[in-house]
This record gives sequence, structure tokens and C-alpha cells, in this order.
Amino acid sequence: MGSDEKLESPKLPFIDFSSKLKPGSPYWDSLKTQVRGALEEYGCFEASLGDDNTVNPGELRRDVFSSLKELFDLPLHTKQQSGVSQPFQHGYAAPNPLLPELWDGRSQFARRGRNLHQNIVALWRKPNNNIHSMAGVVSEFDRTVRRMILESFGLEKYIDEHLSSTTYHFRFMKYEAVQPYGETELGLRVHTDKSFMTILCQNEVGGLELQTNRGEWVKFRPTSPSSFLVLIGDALHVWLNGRVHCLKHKVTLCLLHNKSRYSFGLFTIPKSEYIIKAPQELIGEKHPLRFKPFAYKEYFGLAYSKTGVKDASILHVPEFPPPIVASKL
Ligand SMILES: O=C(O)CCC(=O)C(=O)O
Ligand SMILES: [Fe+2]
Repeated sequence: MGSDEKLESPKLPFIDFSSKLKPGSPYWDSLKTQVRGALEEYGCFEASLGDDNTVNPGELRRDVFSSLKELFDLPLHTKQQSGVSQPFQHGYAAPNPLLPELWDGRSQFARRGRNLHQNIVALWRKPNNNIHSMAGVVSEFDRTVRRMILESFGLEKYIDEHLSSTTYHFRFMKYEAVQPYGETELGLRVHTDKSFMTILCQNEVGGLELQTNRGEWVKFRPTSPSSFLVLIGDALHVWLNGRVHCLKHKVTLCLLHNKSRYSFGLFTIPKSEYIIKAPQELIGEKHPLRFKPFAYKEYFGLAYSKTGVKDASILHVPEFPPPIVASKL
């Protein structure tokens, strides 16, 4: 690694979840402390997941990316037969029969980049494929991390309510390689996620960039082939009264190997009627209430207004004016 590269890539926290997890064990407690520390300072961490005898996350991740390529390459008429619902950004939402008790029935396929095509995918006709397995792995991991976060703030009594207040969107993205060679282009604008939490994974093309709480942009380069990036979204930032950082991120594209960028993300979304309100335990003299309580759907409506995408600062109570944005693209 050259010295320039070192300069542009400060280390993001890395947490190793690869050993067997048992709530209450010393290993669990040490991970919980690392999770809270990473989220307070960075709002994200890289996580390496273990092999649970049935699933090897590194192999599964490789298989998922090859399935995504096949899916995005399906002929249009095949995709059109797949019972796809409403347009979503540059792609479509498809019905998802997976884990019905946990999902609101949406998987999203977004195609981004210069050549935007309608993209409709017949994925869910194939049961038990590797994408379903991946959804199981990341959604279970999401629940583990959220349990750890709540425990670390002494909010154990809210765990069940919190875990059942959410639904998932599993989104697959393809970004076309840009032209000409070597030129950089914005693939996805600077934003914060509106979710409680997001778990992301990108293929070897890379391009995800994160803004630290000091305002510097860091390229995300996974240190392990079986790792994922966990990010805090606006909803958890508000629910925890601002005690964890919610970071801005973007995707930049640069044609180097003539390869498209694929990524997928599990977005943990509060149910739309859910009122996002910090628990009493997190409000006090040292930590006055920072955000007005809001039903998630109202927040979502305000955040995606005609005047552009907003972040949680629109919910600030008057004593907490929005911070000055450190840097823009
Ligand atoms: O494609 C990625 O890696 C990031 C996608 C993302 O940030 C989003 O959809 O909110
Ligand atoms: Fe995002």
C-alpha cells in the first residue's frame, strides 16, 4: 500500500463476530462494548461474520454477487413476468415471500449509473437460493447488533419492542461502469440512511465513501472477504437521542477494470406508524431531549421533500440547531 493510499483511508473500526455468540458471555460483552464505541465515534463498523457450519459468509457473498449479475442481466420480458410492483428510484420493488413475519414484502432493485434501464427481476420465483440465505444471515446479524446496542445503553427492557417495531428492505444495486477510463463520477449522492440500521456489502469494484464525524471522507475498503459494513441510520440516531453518530455516505464510480459495481444492503426500517421517541432513560440533564418525537412515516415524508433529501436535523428541538455541514461533495 502506498503512502497516499494510507492517507486517504483512515482505519474504520473492525469488529470480529466470527466466534460463537452467546448473550451474556464475556465475548458477547466485549463485542457489545466495541459496537457502542464504534457507533458513538464513527456511526459504523466493519464486521466479519463467522461460519456457522451451514453457511460460510465469504462464499455466500461471492455466490450472491454472481446471482445479482445474472438477475440484472435477465432479458426484459422475463423480468416483466415477475409480478413486480411500483417503481423504486431507478429500479423496482419486487414482492418477497421471505420470512413473512419479518418482512413487509419488499425487495428493491436499483440500477444506477449512466445507462438507466428499467430493471425488473424474477428473483423470488426461485426458492432457497443464495440470496435468500444471505437475507437470513444479515437479518439475524441485524438483530444481534441491535440487541447489543440496546444492552450497551442499559435499555434491555426495550429490546423486544424494538426488534418487533421494524421491517426489512433488502436492496440490490447495480451501478454501470463509467466512461471514460479513469474518470470518477458520482454513483449515489451524499445522504444519510433513513433506516434504524443498514448492513451493506459491495463487490470488488468498491466506491462506497463515508464521512467521519470530523468531516473527512474515507473510502470503505473491506479488510476481510467475509465482512459487511454496519451503518447507523437517522431513525436510530433519533431514537437514541443522538448518542450514536449517523454518518453521511456516497458512492463514487471510476472505470478501472471495465466492471460494473454491484452492492446489496439490508435496511432495517421502523414500521410506518412507529413513533420514534427517545426512551426516558436516555434523557436527562446531561442529555436533554434533542429530537421531536415523530411517526416514522411523517419523518420519511418530510425527509424526501420536494426541496431535496433531508436528514434527522429536521427533527431537532429548537435548542439543538442543525450542525454546520462539514463538507459537501
Ligand atoms: O451501493 C452502496 O454501497 C450504498 C447504497 C446506499 O447507501 C443506499 O442505498 O442508501
Ligand atoms: Fe445509504
